[in-house]
Amino acid sequence: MASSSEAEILRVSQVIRDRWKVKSKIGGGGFGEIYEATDLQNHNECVAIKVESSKATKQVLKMEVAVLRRLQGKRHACKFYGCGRNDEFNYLVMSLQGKNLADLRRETPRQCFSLSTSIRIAHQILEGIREIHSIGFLHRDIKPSNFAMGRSTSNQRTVYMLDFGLARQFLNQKGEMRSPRSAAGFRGTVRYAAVTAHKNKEMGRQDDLWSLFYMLTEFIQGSLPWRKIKDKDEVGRMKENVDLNALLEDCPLELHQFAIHLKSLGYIDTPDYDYLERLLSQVERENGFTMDEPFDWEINYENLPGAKRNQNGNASARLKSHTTAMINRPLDDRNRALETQAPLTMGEDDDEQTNGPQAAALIPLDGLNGGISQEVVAPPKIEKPKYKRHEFMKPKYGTVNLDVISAVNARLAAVGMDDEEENNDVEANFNLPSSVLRPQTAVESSASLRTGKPKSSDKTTKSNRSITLSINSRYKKRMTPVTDTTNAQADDMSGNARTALTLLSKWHSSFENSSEDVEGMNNQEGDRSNKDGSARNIIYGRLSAAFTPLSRNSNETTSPGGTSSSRLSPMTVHKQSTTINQNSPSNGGGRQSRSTSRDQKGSVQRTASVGAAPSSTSIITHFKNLVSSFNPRNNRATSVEPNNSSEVSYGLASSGGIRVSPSVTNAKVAARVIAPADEEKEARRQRRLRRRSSDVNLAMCGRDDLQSPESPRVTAIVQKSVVTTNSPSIVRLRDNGSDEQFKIPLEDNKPILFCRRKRYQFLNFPRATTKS
Ligand SMILES: Nc1ncnc2c1ncn2[C@@H]1O[C@H](COP(=O)(O)OP(=O)(O)OP(=O)(O)O)[C@@H](O)[C@H]1O
Repeated sequence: MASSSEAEILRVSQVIRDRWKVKSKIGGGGFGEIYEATDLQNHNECVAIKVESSKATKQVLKMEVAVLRRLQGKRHACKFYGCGRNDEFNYLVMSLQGKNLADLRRETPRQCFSLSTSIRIAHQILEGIREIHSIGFLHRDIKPSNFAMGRSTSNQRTVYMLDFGLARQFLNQKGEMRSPRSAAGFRGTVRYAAVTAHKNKEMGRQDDLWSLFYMLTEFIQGSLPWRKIKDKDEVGRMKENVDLNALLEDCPLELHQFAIHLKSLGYIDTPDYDYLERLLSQVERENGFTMDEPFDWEINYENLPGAKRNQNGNASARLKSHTTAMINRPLDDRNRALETQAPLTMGEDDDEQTNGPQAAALIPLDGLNGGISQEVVAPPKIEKPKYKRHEFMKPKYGTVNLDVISAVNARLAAVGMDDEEENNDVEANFNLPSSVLRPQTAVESSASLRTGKPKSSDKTTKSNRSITLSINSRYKKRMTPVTDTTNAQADDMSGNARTALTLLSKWHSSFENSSEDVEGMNNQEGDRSNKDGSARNIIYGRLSAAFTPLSRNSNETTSPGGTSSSRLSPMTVHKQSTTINQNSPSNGGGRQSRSTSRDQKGSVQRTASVGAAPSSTSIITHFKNLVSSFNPRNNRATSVEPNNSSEVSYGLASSGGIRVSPSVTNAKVAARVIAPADEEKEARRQRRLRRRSSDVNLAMCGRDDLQSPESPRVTAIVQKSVVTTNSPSIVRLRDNGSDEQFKIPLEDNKPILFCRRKRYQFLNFPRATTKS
């Protein structure tokens, strides 16, 4: 509404139409106030009453009533109980729902939802949008606070669409498209509005879907790039020019496809809702999300180590933020409106209220005094904001699998990492909610990490410190965005012995977002300014494995450098020596890492006769790619092309043997983390680093285990040593059998595989026990 004074429109205990008794105010936005009330004529059932001052310059409740009535019977619409008006206000009574999605997101410890929750919620929102479009209306203000979860046990997992105040009929009474106006004015909320709205053009069905797309991105990523930009036009420009690859970093490929479909649509076009639903279903299916798994808010955040419940989740904070919007938002003050994320209405759109077929669709409001005409009053004085903007965009903690990384880092910091002191493995367990990490087996409820120097009996493992970390397959796509098209392809899906290509890639490109996160090989001290041990953790080898079975036929070769086949990476020079034995047993964990190393060696020996000599030219070529993939300056330029492959690009062939199940499709990630306890240890570590390899462990597992409990889950570790040397431009690759040295054209001594961990320092684990 144009404004309301701080006095509320309804009083507690006020009874409307002898039926609805006001209990409390539960919200207020740009256009109205929402109260909880009880229905005295229906067993005191709780209802929501939305009221709008009859003096408001922009009356939107009529539209709400019209749309809500037409939506009756649809899954994502509130029940309509009644409406009316009197001298003071117009009102709409509907079923009471639970918290809205904006509040729920703010209550999460990281201000973002897990991929599972995000996708499943988006799926329901898409259905809701489809429903409103099916009755001939656009919503035009799709945003998280306009969706609420159900409140009763029977509907608490259903998303309800709210607030049809800015809706517009796009079909005329004959069911034909209304012709678009040349200048329509801005409608919606700046953060989520489609570019069409920013351009003041007539919005179409695709624009509601664009808003859903921005919402979904925000759910997953925790924020949108324009969250702090106040200028509406600037936000519009940013949206128009946004690099989808950057925006959707680590998101499932299907989101790219979602956006690509929307881009292809104009006002007149009917979106392919089925296709969009299929995309979301695909993400759900591929990641093993099930409808009955809990949403993030159904998990007790307090059980998460180090996680604090956000204070803004309580009712009064919700109320406050909405009240702010309601009190302070002048209709034409775009900055302030943006701050509160209340809908903006700019320009003329008169036919919304009074003209055209839409007006004909409006029902008369009946009420206490019925049919009282509205007075026209001057807009009330604009008051200063009472509350500061609620800054809910906390620093980005990245996506969900960072929980795991953070947990690992914090855990390692706690257990200490000096291998001079700890000759044996350190094993630590920590609990993570199932939505964060899929346990290695269906029944496990904890993830385990294993660190430590190999025992002396273990001759084959070079790793001095390594963690094998199982990342839920559901995050596969986010961990491994396609960044190149040189993926090796599977030539044979049913062979007994296969050749595999292991690709190194960034596995969480959030680390690469800012250049200060990345340190050169010669600059691995960690953040000395931060005395907190965990803050100085360094994650080495942010690598994921893209694992693609190649031909079972070992003599079906690809020429070194991959030049003979565009489908194969240049690094396929090693492919002959990477043999997979599908019969290999597996138990998982660090122990497995060692046994696999032994297998690797055997594998290398077994296949040595068929292995082509590696071409250093091709390796250097590939390293160039690798360098650029980890170079933040080049990163943005990396092409991300949605395609069917869920795996990654930048490749470094592993010549280690891999044991995997026949249906390996997923990658697990192993990261090497070093948390120096003090300066001296750090110096020691530096020296040691020059001597030793920093192993990159790539662990893989079939994701069949998630779908079919019977199928044997096989986990394997591929080891590749990347050896630092004194010169930043020299990197030695060491396999179990060979040791090769390459000159790497590093730019400005920029690192290849190293990055400093700065951001993810919030989890604080209790000290772990050290096994000796
Ligand atoms: N039926 C309902 N049940 C429970 N809560 C509701 C209901 N309707 C609205 N709310 C709450 O009130 C808030 C504001 O409602 P609504 O969006 O309809 O008002 P508005 O004035 O149009 O707000 P805005 O201008 O921010 O869009 C919602 O975010 C939601 O939290």
